[in-house]
Amino acid sequence: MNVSVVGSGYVGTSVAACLADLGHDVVAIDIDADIVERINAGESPIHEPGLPELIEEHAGGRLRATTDHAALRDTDLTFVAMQTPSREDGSIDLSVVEAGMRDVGETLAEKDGYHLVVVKSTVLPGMTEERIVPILEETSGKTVGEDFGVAVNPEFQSQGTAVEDFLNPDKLVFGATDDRGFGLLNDLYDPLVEQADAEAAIVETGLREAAMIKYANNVFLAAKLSTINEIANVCKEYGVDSYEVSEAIGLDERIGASFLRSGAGWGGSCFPKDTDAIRAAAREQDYEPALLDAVVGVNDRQPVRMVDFLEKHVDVEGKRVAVLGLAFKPGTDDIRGSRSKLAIEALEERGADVVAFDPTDAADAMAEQYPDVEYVDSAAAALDGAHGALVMTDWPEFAALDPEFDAMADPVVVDGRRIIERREGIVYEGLTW
Ligand SMILES: NC(=O)C1=CN([C@@H]2O[C@H](COP(=O)(O)OP(=O)(O)OC[C@H]3O[C@@H](n4cnc5c(N)ncnc54)[C@H](O)[C@@H]3O)[C@@H](O)[C@H]2O)C=CC1
Ligand SMILES: O=C(O)[C@H]1O[C@H](OP(=O)(O)OP(=O)(O)OC[C@H]2O[C@@H](n3ccc(=O)[nH]c3=O)[C@H](O)[C@@H]2O)[C@H](O)[C@@H](O)[C@@H]1O
Repeated sequence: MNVSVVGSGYVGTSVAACLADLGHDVVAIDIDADIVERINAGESPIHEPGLPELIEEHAGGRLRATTDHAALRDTDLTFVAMQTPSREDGSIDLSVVEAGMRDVGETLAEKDGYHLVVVKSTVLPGMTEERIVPILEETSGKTVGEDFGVAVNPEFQSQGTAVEDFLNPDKLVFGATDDRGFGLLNDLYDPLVEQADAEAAIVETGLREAAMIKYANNVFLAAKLSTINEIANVCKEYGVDSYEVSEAIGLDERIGASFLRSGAGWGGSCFPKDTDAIRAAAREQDYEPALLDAVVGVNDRQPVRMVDFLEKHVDVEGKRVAVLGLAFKPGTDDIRGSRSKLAIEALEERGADVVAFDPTDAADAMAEQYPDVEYVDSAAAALDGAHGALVMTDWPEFAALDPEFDAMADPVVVDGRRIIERREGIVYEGLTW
């Protein structure tokens, strides 16, 4: 099939490259000329394992990129993968998607025949029907359900495993305005269903339900993590090893073993944003989301607890303190929602001189928000002369650190990810026991 993807960021680029790999002809459309140039040159615009290989293989063949929305006219369906960030009050900001939909609608005005617009961006229930469809109808002069269809097909991939997740989903969720829409989505994903390692469930549902499934999925996982973090905090007070507790409760199939690693908390581009969006949306409907407020409260306290534990051993004022890890998790250079930000803020508030390292180029983006931090090019350089270290991201190379700790002025290590080996010569503070 001929597919266009509007918005070639983390989701759009991996969706475009994977669909090309499944045999579709794909055009990625982005307003960022640099992204377009890189894809056409066969390079990945983002740090994502497996993606460079796919782009290198398909660029110039089944995958191309452009800044010109007119390219979508030659395709059967268009994915919408633009960003849906949070506003200051946590509510969802749909303005980028709305502006993009005008470009899409104006282009569709010139197209003959049915076209399907598939919303992959995470949007609240109702937004597709009430805000996206009217823009498309107005700018294209066409009628939804007749001249064109609209679908909601949320994405559940995680950063760092996006390619693997896209190609091996546990479920495909389709909401659509009409049968042709459902038909096109089934055809599109057919090669994926055929080649996936395990059978993916196909959930055909309404537009509103499809949108809510995405939020429920993320918010449930965030709540699971805050629950295990709170349990771990209590475990630490009792001297109980919370990882042994997690392992045992994970054996109960009703709980499940995944997403039970307690520590510095959950970050990323979506858990914080989606949890905030659903809390704000609930309040708008006069519903107080008490549990979800607590889920966020527990999460935001974890990095501050780490600084508190460090201060049990060292007064950080005027002292050099190392922050190891800036990306919100290993395998990505993304700092959105990173717990390191809250740790840096807490350290700076208490007068520490922060020195930070991440194995990716995450420091470039971090430096824009935290210019007073010293960014160095190795963990050893960060630890050298430091009066304490906070381990914020579970990069494997941090787990391998050992003699580097001996160069610290005060070898106090607060391990937010349970990856550092306790040993003599290190004052170890875990979050989990
Ligand atoms: N990052 C992730 O792993 C996941 C993200 N999502 C959702 O997918 C959506 C996209 O997220 P990301 O890929 O992380 O965002 P992103 O910010 O990385 O990418 C968005 C892209 O859209 C482009 N864009 C903006 N306006 C445009 C326009 N008018 N025409 C063409 N391109 C335009 C931007 O230049 C940017 O490259 C969000 O709603 C997010 O919640 C869902 C699942 C996973
Ligand atoms: O909507 C999205 O953007 C995506 O959000 C998450 O994916 P992602 O943010 O890439 O990362 P996760 O692997 O879920 O990790 C999120 C955060 O939780 C933390 N985490 C995860 C697992 C765990 O056991 N403990 C833990 O602290 C990670 O360190 C990270 O900060 C979801 O897992 C995806 O299904 C979803 O598509």
